[in-house]
Formats: sequence, C-alpha cells, structure tokens
Amino acid sequence: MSTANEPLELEVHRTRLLSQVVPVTPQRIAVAGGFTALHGAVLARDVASAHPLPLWDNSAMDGYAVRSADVAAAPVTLDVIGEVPAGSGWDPVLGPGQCVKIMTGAPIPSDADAVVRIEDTSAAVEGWDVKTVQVNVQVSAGRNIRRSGEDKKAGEPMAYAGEELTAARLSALAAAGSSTLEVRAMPKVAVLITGAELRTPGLPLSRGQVPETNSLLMAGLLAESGIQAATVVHCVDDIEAVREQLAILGATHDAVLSTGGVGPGAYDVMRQALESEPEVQAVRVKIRPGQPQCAGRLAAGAMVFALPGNPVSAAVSFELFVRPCLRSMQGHREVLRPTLRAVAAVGWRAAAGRVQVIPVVFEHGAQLRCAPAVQAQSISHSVGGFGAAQGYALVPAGITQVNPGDEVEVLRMVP
Ligand SMILES: Nc1nc2c(c(=O)[nH]1)N[C@H]1C(S)=C(S)[C@@H](COP(=O)(O)OP(=O)(O)OC[C@H]3O[C@@H](n4cnc5c(N)ncnc54)[C@H](O)[C@@H]3O)O[C@H]1N2
Ligand code: MOO
Repeated sequence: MSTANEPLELEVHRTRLLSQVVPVTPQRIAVAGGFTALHGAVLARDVASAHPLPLWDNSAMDGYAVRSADVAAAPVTLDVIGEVPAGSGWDPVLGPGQCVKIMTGAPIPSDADAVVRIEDTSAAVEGWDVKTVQVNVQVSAGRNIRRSGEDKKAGEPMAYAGEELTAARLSALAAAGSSTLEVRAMPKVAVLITGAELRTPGLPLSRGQVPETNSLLMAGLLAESGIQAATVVHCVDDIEAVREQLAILGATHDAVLSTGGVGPGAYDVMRQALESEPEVQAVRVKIRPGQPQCAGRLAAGAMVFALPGNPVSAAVSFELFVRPCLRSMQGHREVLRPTLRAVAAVGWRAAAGRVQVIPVVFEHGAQLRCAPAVQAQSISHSVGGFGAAQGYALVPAGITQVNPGDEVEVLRMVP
C-alpha cells in the first residue's frame, strides 16, 4: 500500500480511483423476457432504430377513414364498407363516397387520406354496426393521421453507449425493433464490516458497544444507486481474518466496500490488512468529514474502498468516491451526480482549509433552500441528525463561514 504524506484534493483522489476502474464485461440480453437484466443496466453500444416509428401511417382516433374530398361538402353520408381494427393488415380499396371504420393505431388504408372522429359523425343505428354514416364535419387531408417515421426514422440514432436503460428508454428501443441489447450489468459488490464494539441492532448493549448500522447504510446507498449488495460480511478485528476475507471477496466481486479501521489507531485493522496490497493507496483527503481513505485495486482483482467507520464519514465517502467508481464500472457516461444551487436558510461554520460536505435538508419554495441536518462542528458521527438528510451542501475549502442567504452548491439525493 502506498501512503500519501500530503493531504489530497477531493478531485485528485477521485480521478486516481476512476483511473483504476475496469468496466464490467458487456453482455447481450434478449429484450423478450429480459426486463430484470435490462432495466437499470447501461448500454454498451449505440442503438439505432431498426424501423420507422410509427411503422406505418395509422389512425390517431377511433372513427372513419375517408377520402377528404368526399367530405368537403359535409354533412354528407358515406357508405361504410368494412372495419380496420388495430392489428389488422387489411388495406381496403375505397371508391368515391366510401369509407371504413377504423380504430386508434390501425393502419390507414392507402386510398384514405384523413380520419373523422366518431364524435363528428351520426349513424342511423347506435354503435358501430352501420352500413352508412353521416359525416358532420369537413376534414383536411392528413387529419388525425400519425405518419410513419414522424417520431423516429429507420436507422435514426435512438440511444448511446453509457446511457441507462430507464423504463422510457427500454420501451423506446423495444418499440423501434431492438430484439437484443448489449449492456453492462451492475457490478457485484461486497460489504465488509469490522469493529469489535459493534452489535446487531436490537441486541442489548453493554457500555462501549453500539448498534452496527453501517451495513444497512452501505446496502441502502448501493440500492439507491441501483445496485444490490451481493454479500455482507461481518469480520472480527483481526488482520489475518480481514486479509482472508479480502482475498475471498476480492476474487468473487467487482468491488469490496468496508467501513471502519482506517484510522491510525492500533486496532485499525483494515488499514493494516491492506498494507500488503501494492495497488491500494492510504490517503487523507481535504474534505470534512471523510478524511482517511484507503482505496485502490486488490491483488485478488476487485476494487476496494476502505471507508472511515464514522457513519456520516462513510456515507460522504460513498457519495464522493464509491458511487462514481461503481457507475464508471457500469459504463455510465455521467458518473457524478449533478450539483444544484441552493440558498442557505441559516448560517453555519465551514471547515476552513477543507471542502465541507455537510448533510442538509431542503426547503421547497420559489427557490431551493437548505439547512444543515447535523451540527456543523461534529458531522462525522452524527448518525441521528443524518437520518433526516436529503442531500449535502459542498462548501469550498477557502470558506470559513456560510451566512444566511449565501448560495451554496448542493447534491440532492432524495427528491
Ligand atoms: N489519532 C487520530 N484519531 C483519529 C483520526 C486521526 O487522524 N488521528 N482521524 C479521525 C477521523 S477524521 C476518522 S473519520 C476516524 C476514522 O476511523 P476508523 O475508520 O478507524 O473508524 P473506527 O475507529 O473503526 O470507527 C469510528 C466510529 O464509527 C463507529 N462505527 C464504525 N463502524 C461502524 C458500524 N459498522 N456501524 C456503526 N458505527 C460504526 C465506531 O463505533 C466509531 O465511533 O478516526 C478518527 N480518529
Ligand atoms: O474526516 Mo473523519 O471522516 O471526519 O471524521
């Protein structure tokens, strides 16, 4: 493990980690029956439309497909020679004064050039079983017709490598004729928890013991990033036991996240277990909270992110370093969450000399406002106040004080 003597800028540490990312191998998945594998996955290739959208000129309304010239003198009565329901391939020949019933989405007969809505007609009998129909309005050519290719042309780019298959994008590609898609799946992630003071939540606590909550935190943050934690392991505070776990998890996962044990203390086993790893760096980052970080690539293969144990420090580290790397592994074009501007509803002390990453709650109104969810002087351990946080304010290193009304940059995690 290499150790940086000087504290690193946030971007320097993040850029170095991103340079160590190896993207997950792409897979080709059939769209039919492939929803679970495809939804939320990231395209590994650009995709173009296989056919025009809509496929053919079709009706936008339930009504009658007519020759517009026949209804120029409306009201007029037309002969109804048949019906084109959705899904029908029938292309009836229409003579002068003839029309067909047509349903929304059905192909327009080649001889018709407009559709009259059923509301604009009167039939001799109730319902659709009619031989003649009176058309009460004029329609111009093209009225109520959805043209082939007006949405997307055949061969038009539909989506690009690095874009996520949202519900909208996945259904668009299926509509445009994709039968298989080449995607990168979610990385397989393990969570490794150390700390002799930790007890399963709900168990009685002796003096010095605390509920183990970082596994819930990490699994939850992963889930909120679209990734299911594949494995959660609780390991005793023993260097050899931790090394053994790192070797097992590192060979079977794409990434291993741990919390705790990266400080300089004698019991900080994670840092000590990683000392033998040549591609892992121990650094102090110029942020507060989240200064001590050990991260890089394990000899076993996976990337490792050994995050500080303080819960808010671990959550901040996840947001700033882990999430971007996991998104990069998945091939996401955008790995960073976009920042917004918000107005500080109250003032607080910043972390002069370091970027302060302070959990905030948002107030909605004419402008986005934010207020700290925890005390600015003691962010890292304040798991209680953090529970209400909806995002973070990022206060630059040069600032010592945020005043009410100041604009700050924020990351918004909860809508
Ligand atoms: N002498 C120094 N001490 C510390 C320094 C330093 O530079 N010199 N840095 C401080 C900073 S900053 C941080 S951050 C922490 C990093 O500590 P560790 O990563 O070694 O974390 P632990 O000591 O294991 O735990 C810290 C804190 O978090 C609680 N914790 C840990 N794991 C969990 C969990 N799974 N669930 C709930 N809570 C957890 C733990 O009980 C401690 O309270 O070091 C400072 N010290
Ligand atoms: O830098 Mo540590 O992560 O605040 O408490």
